[in-house]
Amino acid sequence: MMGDEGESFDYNPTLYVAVGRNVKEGKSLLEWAVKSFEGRKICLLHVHHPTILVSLLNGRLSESKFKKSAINTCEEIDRLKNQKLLNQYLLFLLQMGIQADKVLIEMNNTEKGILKLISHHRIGDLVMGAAADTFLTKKFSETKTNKALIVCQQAPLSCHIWFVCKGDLICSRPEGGGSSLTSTKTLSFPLNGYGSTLKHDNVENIVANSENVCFEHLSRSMEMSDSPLDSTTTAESGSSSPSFEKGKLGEHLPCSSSSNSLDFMYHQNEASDIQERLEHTLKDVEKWNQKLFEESLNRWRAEEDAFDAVRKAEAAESQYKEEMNRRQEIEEVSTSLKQEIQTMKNHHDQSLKELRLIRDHIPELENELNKARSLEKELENKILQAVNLLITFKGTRDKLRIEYHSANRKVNKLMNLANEDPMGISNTQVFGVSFSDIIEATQGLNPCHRIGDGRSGSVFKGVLFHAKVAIKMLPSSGSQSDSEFKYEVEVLSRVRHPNLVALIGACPESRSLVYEYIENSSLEDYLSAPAKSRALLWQTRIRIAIEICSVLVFLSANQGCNVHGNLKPSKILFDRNFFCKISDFGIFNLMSRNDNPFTCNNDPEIIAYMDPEILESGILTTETDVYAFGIILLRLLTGRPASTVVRDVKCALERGHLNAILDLSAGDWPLELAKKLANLSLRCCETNGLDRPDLSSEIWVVLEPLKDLCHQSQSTSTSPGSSSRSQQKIPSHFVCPIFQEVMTDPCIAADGFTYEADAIKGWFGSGHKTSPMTNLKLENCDLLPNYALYYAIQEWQQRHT
Ligand SMILES: Nc1ncnc2c1ncn2[C@@H]1O[C@H](COP(=O)(O)OP(=O)(O)OP(=O)(O)O)[C@@H](O)[C@H]1O
Repeated sequence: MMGDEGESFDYNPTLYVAVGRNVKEGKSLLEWAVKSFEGRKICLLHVHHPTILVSLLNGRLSESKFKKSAINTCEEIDRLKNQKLLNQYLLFLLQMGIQADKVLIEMNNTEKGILKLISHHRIGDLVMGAAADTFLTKKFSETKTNKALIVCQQAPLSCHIWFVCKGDLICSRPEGGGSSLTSTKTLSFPLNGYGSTLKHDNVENIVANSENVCFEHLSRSMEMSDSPLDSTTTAESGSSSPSFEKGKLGEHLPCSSSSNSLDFMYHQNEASDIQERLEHTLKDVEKWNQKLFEESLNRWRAEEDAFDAVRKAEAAESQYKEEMNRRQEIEEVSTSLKQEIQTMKNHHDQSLKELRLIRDHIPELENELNKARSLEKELENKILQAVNLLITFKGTRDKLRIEYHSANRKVNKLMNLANEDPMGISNTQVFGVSFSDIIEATQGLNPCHRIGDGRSGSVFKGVLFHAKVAIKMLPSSGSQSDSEFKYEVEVLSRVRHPNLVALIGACPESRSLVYEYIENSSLEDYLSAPAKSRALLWQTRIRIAIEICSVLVFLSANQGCNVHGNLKPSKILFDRNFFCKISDFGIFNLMSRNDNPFTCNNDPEIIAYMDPEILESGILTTETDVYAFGIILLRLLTGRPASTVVRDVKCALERGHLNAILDLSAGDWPLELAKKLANLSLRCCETNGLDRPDLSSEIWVVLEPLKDLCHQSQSTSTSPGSSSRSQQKIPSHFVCPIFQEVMTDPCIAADGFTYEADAIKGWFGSGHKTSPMTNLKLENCDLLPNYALYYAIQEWQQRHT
C-alpha cells in the first residue's frame, strides 16, 4: 500500500505473475514475463473467488451433516477447478521449460487479495494484467478505478509492478525500496531481442525436470487441496489472518539446465500425455464430485423435507391435541346445552299442556263471564230500581211522617180543646208562664238582659221562680193559634236528654219559651275566638262530638219529634260543668213558614250547615242533622270556617297533608284518628242524603269507643271544664227524682222525666197513674231506656272513682 512506504521491505527475488481465470490472458502475461525476465524464478499469484453457491450454502439454512457434506463437496469441486486452472498455467510454463511456484489466496475482491499477497510474501516484482479494465489506457496514470489502479496506488513502493496487456507492457511502477533488480531494470521496456535466448535456455531445464515436476505437482496439489481451501474459507469469512498456499515444489526445483533436444521432445510428449491423463482424471473426479454434490444436495433436501415433515407433524399433533381439547369442551358445552334444551322443552311441553287446559276452559269461562256480566247488568238495574224505589219510599215516608205529625198535632189539639183546660197546658209538663212573669223576670224586657238575637227571636236572661232562665221571645207574625202553640210546646217539653237544654215553661200569650239558663257560652264562641284565648283540647272536641251525636241518636230513636233541624255551633251551649247542652230543639215547629230560619238566610257561614236537600224539598229529616253534624265535626278538627271547611279537608286528604290543616290549638291530634274522623265527617257532608252514614250503626259506633280515650287524656289535661268537674257535685239530672240517688238504669217515662227503672216501676206498681214530678195523669206507663243519660252517668262515675 502507499501507506507502507516507510516499512522495511526484505527483497524477494522471485518474479510474481498475477493470473486470473482468463487462461488466454494469463498465458499472455506469463509469456511476456518469461521473455522479459529471462532466468528469473517465477511464481504464480492467484486470487481465488469462491463460488457463489458455497457462499450461499455457508450463510443460510440449518446445520446438518448433509448440508456439511454438500458444502464440502461444493468446495472440493471449486478447489479442483481452481487447481485445474493453475495447473494449466504451470503446464504452460513447464512447456516453456520453466518450473514455477504458486501462491494463492481465497477472496472475493481481487485487488485486495493481490495487495494481501504482496504484503505477506514481501513481493518485490510483480507482473499483472491491465487489459481487462476498460478504463486502463496507455495513459495509465490518468485512470481512476480498476484493479490495476488500486494495486498501483496501494501496493508498497518497494514493489515493482509491470502492467501488461496482450503481450505489451502498458506501464510499470518502479520500486521505491533499495532493490537490486538490475537485470530486470535493463529488461524493463526494450522487450524485443531476448525471446530467442529465453526459448533456448529454458527448454532444457523444463525437459530435464518436467516429468518429476508434473507428477509431484499433481500429487502435491491433490494433497494441499484440503488444507488451504479450508483455511481460505476462514480468511474469506473475515479472519484477519488469511491462509496462503505456497507450493513447496518451487523451493526445491531450480531451473533445469538440460540441453538435449531429443530428450526435450520426448519429455514434452510425455508431459502432454500426462496432462491428458491428468485432465481426464480431473474430469472424472469433477464428475464424481458433481454427482456427490448432487447426491448430497438431494439428501440435504430430503433431510430438510424430513425436518419440515417432522415439524409439520409436531405442529399437526399439537393442533390435533388442541382440537381434541376444544372438541371435548364443545362436547361438554353441547351436553349441558342439550340438557338445558331438554329442560326447556319439558317446560315448554308442560306450558303447552297448561295452555291447552286453559284454552279448553276459555269457552266455559267466557260463558261464565257473560253470565256474570248479564247478572251484573241485571243487578245494576235492580239496584237502580231499588234506589229509585228507596227515594220514592223516602219521599213517601217523609210526607207520611209530616202528615202523621200534623195529624197527631191536630188530634192532640182537638183533645186539648175537648178537655177545656183553663191553663191550656194542664196536661203538659211545662209550666204556664204569664207575660207579667216574663216582664218581671226580664225587668221589663230590659236590653241589659238580652243575651242574643237570632232569627227565631231575641233571648233574654232572667230569674223566674228563683231560677235562672233564658227566655226566647218568638216572632209573633203569622203565628200559630194558642192551642197549636201549646201543643207544640208540650211535645217539645217531653223530650228530655242530658245534652238538651230543657224547656221548662212557655207563655202562649207572648209566644215565649222559658229554658234552663246555660252559663258557659256556646261552641261558636270558642271556635271563632282567637286560637289561644279559648282553646279546646282535641280530647274535649271529641267529647263534644260524642255528646252531640248522643243527642242525635236519642232524637232519631224518639218517635214523634226526631229532628233538631237547626244544628250549628251557636246552638251548642256549655253548662257549668262544660257539658254540652243543645238549644232550640224543634223550634221550627213553633214558627210560621215565613219565619223559618232555613229559608231566609244568606250568610254563607249559616247556609254551610244546611242540608242541600232541604233547600230543595224543605223537608227536615235525620240526614239533615247528620249533615250539620259533619260540618261541626270538621270545624272541631280544623277550626276553619264552615263555608270552606269541606273543600279544605277534602283537598288536604287527597294530598296527604291533613296534619297541615288540623287545629293546632287543640294540641297534638292523633293523626290516624283525625283522618278517620275527617273521612267520617266528609261522608256526613255528602250532597245526597242517602250517601250519608247512619247515625247509630256508622257514626255512633266510631265515636262511642273514643269516650275512654277522652276521659284518660282529660284526667291530665287542663281543658275547659276538666279541672272544675273533678271538684263538682253530682249533676242533678243524674239523680233519680224518686230515689234521690245516681241512676244506674235510667228510663224515660211518659211525662218526659227520667227515673231509675226500679223506682218508677215501683211507683206504677203501687197503683199510681200520674207523674211523680208533675202529678199529672200519664198517657201510659211505658218506659224508654235513656241510653244517653246512662252513658253520661257511667262516664262521670268512671271519671270520679
Ligand atoms: N238556654 C240558654 N241559656 C243561655 N244562653 C242562651 C240560651 N239560649 C240561647 N242563648 C243565647 O242566646 C243567643 C241567641 O240564640 P238563638 O238561638 O236565638 O240565636 P242563634 O243561635 O244565634 O241563631 P238562630 O238565628 O239560628 O236562632 C245564643 O247565642 C246564646 O248565647
